[in-house]
Amino acid sequence: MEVRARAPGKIILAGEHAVVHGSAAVAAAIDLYTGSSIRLLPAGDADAVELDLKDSGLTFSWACSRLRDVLGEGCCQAEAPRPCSSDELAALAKLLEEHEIPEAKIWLSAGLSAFLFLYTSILGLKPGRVVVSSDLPMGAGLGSSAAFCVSMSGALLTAAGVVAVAGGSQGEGWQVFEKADLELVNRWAFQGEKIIHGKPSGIDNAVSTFGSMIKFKKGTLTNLKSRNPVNMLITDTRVGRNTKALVAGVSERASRHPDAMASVFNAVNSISEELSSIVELAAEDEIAITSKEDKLAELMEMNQGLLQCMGVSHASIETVLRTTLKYNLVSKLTGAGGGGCVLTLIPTCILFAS
Ligand SMILES: Nc1ncnc2c1ncn2[C@@H]1O[C@H](COP(=O)(O)OP(=O)(O)O)[C@@H](O)[C@H]1O
Ligand SMILES: C[C@@](O)(CCOP(=O)(O)O)CC(=O)O
Ligand SMILES: [Mg+2]
Repeated sequence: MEVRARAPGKIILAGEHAVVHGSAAVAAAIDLYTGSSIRLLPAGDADAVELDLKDSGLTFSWACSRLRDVLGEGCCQAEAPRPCSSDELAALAKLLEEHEIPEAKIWLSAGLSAFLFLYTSILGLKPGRVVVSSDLPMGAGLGSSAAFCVSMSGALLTAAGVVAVAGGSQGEGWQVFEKADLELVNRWAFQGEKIIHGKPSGIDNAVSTFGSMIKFKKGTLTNLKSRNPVNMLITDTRVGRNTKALVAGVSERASRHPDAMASVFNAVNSISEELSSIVELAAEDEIAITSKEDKLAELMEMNQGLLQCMGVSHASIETVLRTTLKYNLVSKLTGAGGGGCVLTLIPTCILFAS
């Protein structure tokens, strides 16, 4: 039987990077997904774990006997998420070295290590074929790494028989997991994100697992009920970057200037708190909606200034900021920055005018 799972990407409206250091952040799931499908294969002589990455056009195969040699029998405890140890990470790197990954796609290695860790931890050394495809640009700030880990954990846990869908059908015939099962998916996905990001806050996997709009602070998630639609344009600068390196860069700056950076993170916390309460305000008429959007725009502008202080903006991002400002529109980077995607708040009056 084939199992298929999908998980969405996200935008961060306020608080990226600072959330890694304990500040609040606000994120929303978007309608772009990563899907993972798994078919367990009957045991035989040529047992292998196969991975087909549709978007990169790359396929990988690891003989189960080789996985056993390098990783040992492993500790497969699907119900107890655990971190990947440094010894395991080194063993996974050894397995990847045996494959020729084109230099231009070397950034996939972190995703491949996360895949092998999640697969062997949840399904052990059972032979199987996994296919992944995604609507999301990779390494652009829209949470492709989290959507990859969440959809993979969901599919693996279902194939292992540890979680089951709740039965209720959501859009396009997809079914949702029970709350407790979602928690388990989220905890495994976080372990995968740790391999890809180094020190993730957990916001990306949380919003990808639970959907909707959330406020996230120190691992605690609050669902936000957005009373009026918030319309965002997403511009992809197409400048590639790597979340792990950017997160590490901010931490290094924080250790060089602890007091100044603590003030920056504190200011971002206030922005996220205020933004989350504004999002939940019900605005009944045009004047109230305009005033709500003006406040959101101002908070986004302030957050962008603080992201510049953290050193994660980029010339390509500044170009989008200047271009949208010509039309009196406010923008900020979303995700790790350094390139990637930029959000522009589109006021409702503009939507009505078009
Ligand atoms: N569909 C996918 N297949 C394989 N690896 C993926 C996939 N999506 C994401 N990844 C992994 O996640 C990395 C991108 O994550 P990251 O740098 O956090 O950026 P973002 O999460 O904003 O897209 C990729 O380099 C790759 O290792
Ligand atoms: C920079 C950060 O706040 C968000 C990273 O998002 P993305 O991987 O760039 O989509 C890191 C994190 O919270 O784990
Ligand atoms: Mg990511």
